[in-house]
Amino acid sequence: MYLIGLTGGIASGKSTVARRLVEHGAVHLDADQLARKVVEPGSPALAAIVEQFGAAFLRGDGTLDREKLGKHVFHDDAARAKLNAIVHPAVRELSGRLIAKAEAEDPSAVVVYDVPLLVEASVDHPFDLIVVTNAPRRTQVKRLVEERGLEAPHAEARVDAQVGNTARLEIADVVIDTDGTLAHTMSQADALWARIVEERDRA
Ligand SMILES: CC(C)(COP(=O)(O)OP(=O)(O)OC[C@H]1O[C@@H](n2cnc3c(N)ncnc32)[C@H](O)[C@@H]1O)[C@@H](O)C(=O)NCCC(=O)NCCS
Ligand SMILES: Nc1ncnc2c1ncn2[C@@H]1O[C@H](COP(=O)(O)OP(=O)(O)OP(=O)(O)O)[C@@H](O)[C@H]1O
Repeated sequence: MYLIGLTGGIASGKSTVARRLVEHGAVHLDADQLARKVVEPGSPALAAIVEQFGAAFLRGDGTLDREKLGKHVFHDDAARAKLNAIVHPAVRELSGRLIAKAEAEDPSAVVVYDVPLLVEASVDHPFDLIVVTNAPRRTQVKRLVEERGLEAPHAEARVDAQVGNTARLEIADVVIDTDGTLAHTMSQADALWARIVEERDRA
């Protein structure tokens, strides 16, 4: 297995790059999706969230009210730390199991683990390569407002809930500049794939 840790700030283009790598044959694991899975109704993590924040953060059907919890935790560092302390260990455990499963199914698989908080949550899976998608803060905020319909203060709060670009660039083996055209991003992803295949086959 060749394990890539793919990180980057919110709306920096991680999913866009991951999708391209999947087209080339990579297996994709997405921490955001795993973070949804571990809080499904009946899970210990959801019970812990209700205990911590109250049943007002549940919707009528018993699922987590993500919009409401997001508005709360992205404007309150202490609340976010409490949520992270519940969700992150569960995501770490599940991702470890899924990575092991992907390796068992195909020992030569290229696995891309898309994890927005690689730096913040000190994710320490044994990555062969750490790839960072990078766009300036103003581009991140613009995308959140124009493409995802967030109001500017909420968009800014989400960007500022994460470490700045400098901290991510410090741990990067490869940086993909996502502030240009989509075509520019894709050509960097294609070059990355060529490098990965070469390294995997040499190992
Ligand atoms: C607060 C929640 C309910 C808001 O849900 P919502 O559906 O609006 O957003 P979603 O989960 O799709 O996240 C979108 C993006 O927000 C950013 N983000 C999410 N959680 C966090 C966090 N705790 N700290 C900083 N940035 C975060 C990431 O860039 C992520 O890609 C949700 O984000 C959550 O449960 N977060 C805690 C778990 C977590 O850290 N997830 C991120 C990867 S493990
Ligand atoms: N040069 C570019 N590279 C990547 N994405 C771009 C570029 N130009 C515009 N975009 C747009 O920016 C958005 C990036 O979203 P994407 O879901 O890939 O980011 P993400 O980092 O995965 O976000 P999140 O942290 O919320 O999961 C997409 O709508 C994409 O079309």
